[in-house]
This record gives sequence, C-alpha cells and structure tokens, in this order.
Amino acid sequence: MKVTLKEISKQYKGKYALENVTAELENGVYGLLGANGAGKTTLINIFVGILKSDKGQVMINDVDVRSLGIDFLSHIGYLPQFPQFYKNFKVMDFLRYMCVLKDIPKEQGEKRAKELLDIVNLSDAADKKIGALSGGMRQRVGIAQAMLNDPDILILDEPTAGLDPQERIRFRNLITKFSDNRMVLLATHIVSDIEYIANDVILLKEGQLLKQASPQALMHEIEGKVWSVTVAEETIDKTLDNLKISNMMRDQDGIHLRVIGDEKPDALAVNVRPNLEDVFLYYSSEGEQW
Ligand SMILES: Nc1ncnc2c1ncn2[C@@H]1O[C@H](COP(=O)(O)OP(=O)(O)OP(=O)(O)O)[C@@H](O)[C@H]1O
Repeated sequence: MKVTLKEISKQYKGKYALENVTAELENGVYGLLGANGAGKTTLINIFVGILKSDKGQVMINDVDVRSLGIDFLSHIGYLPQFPQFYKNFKVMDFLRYMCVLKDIPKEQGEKRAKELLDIVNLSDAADKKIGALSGGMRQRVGIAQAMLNDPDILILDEPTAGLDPQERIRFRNLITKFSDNRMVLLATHIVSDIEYIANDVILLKEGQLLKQASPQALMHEIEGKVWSVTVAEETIDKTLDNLKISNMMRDQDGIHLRVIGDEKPDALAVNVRPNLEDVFLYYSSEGEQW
C-alpha cells in the first residue's frame, strides 16, 4: 500500500491551514507531529475525505481516491480528534452498530468486536453504557471501533488523549503489532507517543511540511545542537535570557538545563545526544525563546 499526499493546500478565510504539503507513506507507523494549529487535523480530514482540499490530491497506489468513491473507505479505520459517542449505547452494542455502518458481516463483526475489546482491555465494560465510562475508556472504545474493519490504513488523530501512562504503553504496543503490513498515521503533539514506534515522522509547522524522515535521521540532524549545563540558582534568570530550554531540573548542585541551540550556551556546556522532543523544539519553536 502506498499513499501519496500531493501538493495539498487548504485555506480558511484567506489564511493557509495547509500549504502545498506533499508526503509519501507506505506500510509502517507514521507520526504526524506539529504544534497546536500546525494543520494535522486538517490534513487528516482531507486524507479521509471529510474535508475537500483547495488544491492537491490524495492517491492510493497512484490512483486518485476521488475515483475510488466509497470503496476507499473500506481501506480506512479512523479515530477523530473528538469522537462523539451515543452515550446511551452499551459498549458492545456501539461496536455492533459500527459494524453495520462499516458493512461488516454480523458473525465476523461480533468476533472482531470481542477480540478488540479484549485487546483494548475493555471486555469487562462490554455491557456498560458509554456515558458511564471514563475519558480514557471512551478513547479505547474509539480505538477499537477504528480497527473493526481490519483496515489497511489506520488514521488516529490524538489517540492517546485521556489515556494514563500504562494505557499509553499498551496503546503503543498495540499499534506496533497492528502495523505489520499496514499503514498507521498517528497525529499528535505528544512526542513520546511516536518517539519509539514511528518509522517516519512528518513534521508540520504552520501548515507547511518541515520534514519527513525517520526519528533517527531527525535526531542525527541536530547532533551538536543540544547542550547540558548546570547553573547556580542566583544566575538562572540571567542565563535563561535568549535560551531555548527543553528541560530544567533542580537539585543540590544547582539547576540542570537542557538547552537547544546552534551556539554553545555557556563555557561549561557539553553536548548531549538529541531526542525527538529536542527535534520538535528545535524546529517548532524557532524564534521563540524563554
Ligand atoms: N473550520 C475552520 N475554520 C477556520 N479556521 C480553521 C478551521 N479549522 C482549522 N482552522 C485553522 O487551521 C489551522 C490548522 O488547524 P488544525 O486543527 O488542522 O491544526 P492541528 O495541528 O490539528 O491543531 P491541534 O493540535 O490543536 O488539533 C489553525 O490555524 C486553525 O485555527
């Protein structure tokens, strides 16, 4: 499976939400990373056909999805950023209902729904009303419904919102297992959601594609630009001027800073190995400083 997002543009009130975005996706996990308002949801909505682009094409295996019509949807599993559920539905009944909408044969749907409830750790909640679930449990119902039709392409917009740390780990493992021979596109501004599982990161900034590369390649690109330095409590306000700080930690030796920048921030600063959060900060916050 190959998807090409080709020269996609979308404007709202004369302002670009996406400008000429081109990306190629094959099987594997893709992290769509960007700050709030970068254009992630707009790109996903265009991808799944909820929104029309002003310009550009979405192609599957070099065929424009517009010519595939509704057949295109059978390839897709989709979790929106703010899924709306019928609160009076019981969990299992909701999944049955989604099976009907997705045209999944009854027996097959029943089996798959039960399997997925087990996978997302909700078997015990099958007969609970969705309205009575916690936010994280609801999110897991959303993840399960996106996988019901065993899609070739799974698209998840901020899927870990509301999940606790243990659920996030389960979720990441689930995505890795699921991505064998499939494509997963996962939009997030939470770097740790994708740092260890994405084969490729698509970095959006203010509607433009900034980078598409593996996390390793992105981290490699900013080697020599991430610094560690410890400063005294008294000098911290002065030190923070004009620095981009990715982390601060205080202990008895002073304040340990992780600094992003092309220049060595202090005579005593030493280079440290970049992580994906440093990459995000390096590109997303260029020009913004403490
Ligand atoms: N329906 C709309 N009308 C007007 N402007 C919109 C609309 N939808 C999105 N925008 C604007 O388009 C830009 C991109 O928004 P989008 O929701 O795609 O970003 P995002 O990266 O998904 O952000 P977030 O992480 O906050 O969900 C933003 O400036 C947003 O304000």
